[in-house]
Amino acid sequence: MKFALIKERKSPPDRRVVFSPEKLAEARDQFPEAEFIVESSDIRIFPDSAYKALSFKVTDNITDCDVMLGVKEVPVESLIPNKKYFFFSHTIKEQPYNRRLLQTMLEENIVMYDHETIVRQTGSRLIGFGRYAGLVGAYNGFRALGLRDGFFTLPKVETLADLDAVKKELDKITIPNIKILLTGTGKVAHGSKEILDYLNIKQVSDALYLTSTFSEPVYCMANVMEYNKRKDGKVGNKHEFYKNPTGYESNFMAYAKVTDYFIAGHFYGNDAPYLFTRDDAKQPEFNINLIADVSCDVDGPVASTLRASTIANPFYGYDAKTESEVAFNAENAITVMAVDNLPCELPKDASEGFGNMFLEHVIPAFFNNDERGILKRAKITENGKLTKRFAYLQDYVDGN
Ligand SMILES: NC(=O)c1ccc[n+]([C@@H]2O[C@H](COP(=O)([O-])OP(=O)(O)OC[C@H]3O[C@@H](n4cnc5c(N)ncnc54)[C@H](O)[C@@H]3O)[C@@H](O)[C@H]2O)c1
Repeated sequence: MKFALIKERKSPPDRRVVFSPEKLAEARDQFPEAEFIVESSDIRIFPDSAYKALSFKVTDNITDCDVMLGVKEVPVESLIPNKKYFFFSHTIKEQPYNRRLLQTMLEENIVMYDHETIVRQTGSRLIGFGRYAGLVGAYNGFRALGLRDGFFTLPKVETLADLDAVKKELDKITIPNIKILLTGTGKVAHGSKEILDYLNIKQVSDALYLTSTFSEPVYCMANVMEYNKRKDGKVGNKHEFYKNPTGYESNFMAYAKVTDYFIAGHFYGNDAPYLFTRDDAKQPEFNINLIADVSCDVDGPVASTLRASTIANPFYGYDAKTESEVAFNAENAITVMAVDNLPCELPKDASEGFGNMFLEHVIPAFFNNDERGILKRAKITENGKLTKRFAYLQDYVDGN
C-alpha cells in the first residue's frame, strides 16, 4: 500500500501536514509493508529537504499512490480519480460551498475519509487540531489585552517558531488581577487550560469564582451543566442535554457578572440555549470586556461574535449598545478575538501532534483488517455512493 503526503492547495496557503518527517519515519519503521511518498511542496512547514534527508522520495507525481493524506479541502480539479483520500472536507454538515467537492468525489469514484469522522464507537473524535486552537486562542486573547490596555506586548504566534517560543514570550509578562472564565471540556478547552496553567493562574471552583474576590488573577473552567441549567430548577444531566437541550436555559449571566476575560472553548450543539444574547450584553451587570471565541459560532451563542476574524486582523470590538462592530480598543467595547483557523498559526506543533494521533489510530487500521472499525466509520463515499452512515447527505449531493 502506497501512501502520499499531498501538497496543500487551498488558498490562503495552509502550512500544516499530516506527518512531520520524523513521524513519517516512525510510520515507516512500524509498518515496513507500507510505502510513504511525499508530494513536493514549497509552502509546507517542513521543507522537501527535511523529508529527503530521511530518505523519502519527494516527487511531483503521486499518481501511483493508493491513499492520499492531506489537511484542507483538495480543489476539485486536483482530485485524482479512483483513489482513497483523507482530509477535512467540511461536507458533513452540508456546507453549501463544498457541495461540488462531494459531488466530484462521488463522480470520480473516490473513497473519502474525513478527519472529522475518525471517531470511537461512542462517536467521540479521535483526532483533530483542537488543542492547538485552544493554545493559540487563549494566547491571542492575552495579546489583545496587552495591546488594548498597554500592559505588555506579545508578538503574533505566526511569527514564532513553535510552542516553546510561545511559552518564552509568556515568561516575560505579568497578568493583571482579572477573573477569567473558560467554557468547555474538550480538546480546545484543554489547550486553553494549558496556557492558563503555564502562566500559573490559579484555577478556582465554580462556587468560589462566582462568590469571591481575589488578590490575584484566577480562572474557572465551566462545563455545559454549569453554564446551562434546567428551566424547571431540577438537576440537569449532560447526556439528556446533548440529546435534547430544549428543557434548559442559559446560566451564563451568573458568570458574565464577575468575569473580565472569557475564553469560549465549548462545543455548541443545535437548539442549545445561547450562552448570552445581544440583550444580555446590554445589561449593566454584564462585566466581560474581552472574549477569545475559539468555538467561533458566528452570530450565535456568543452574541459578540459578529463574524470570524483572520490571522492577519485577529481583533475587533463589539459595541453592545449599538450591536455593531467598532475598533477593538474603542471605549466600552468588548474586545473580540474570533479567528477560525487558529491552528494554522502553530503549524509545526499542530502537524507533529496530528501525526501522533494519525499514526496511533488510523495507519494501523490499514494493516489489522480495521479491527476497531475506524476506517468503516470514517468512510463517507465508496463505489460512487455515499456510505450508509452518511446517506443523510444524499439531498445535499442532489442539490435539494
Ligand atoms: N477557531 C478555531 O480555529 C477552531 C479550531 C478547532 C476547533 N474549533 C471549535 O471549537 C469547538 C470545540 O472543539 P473541540 O476540539 O474542543 O471538540 P471536542 O470534540 O474535543 O470536545 C467537545 C466537548 O463537547 C462535549 N459535547 C459533545 N456534544 C455536546 C453538545 N451537544 N453540547 C455541549 N457539549 C457537547 C463533549 O463531551 C466534549 O467534551 C468546536 O465548535 C470546534 O468547531 C475552533
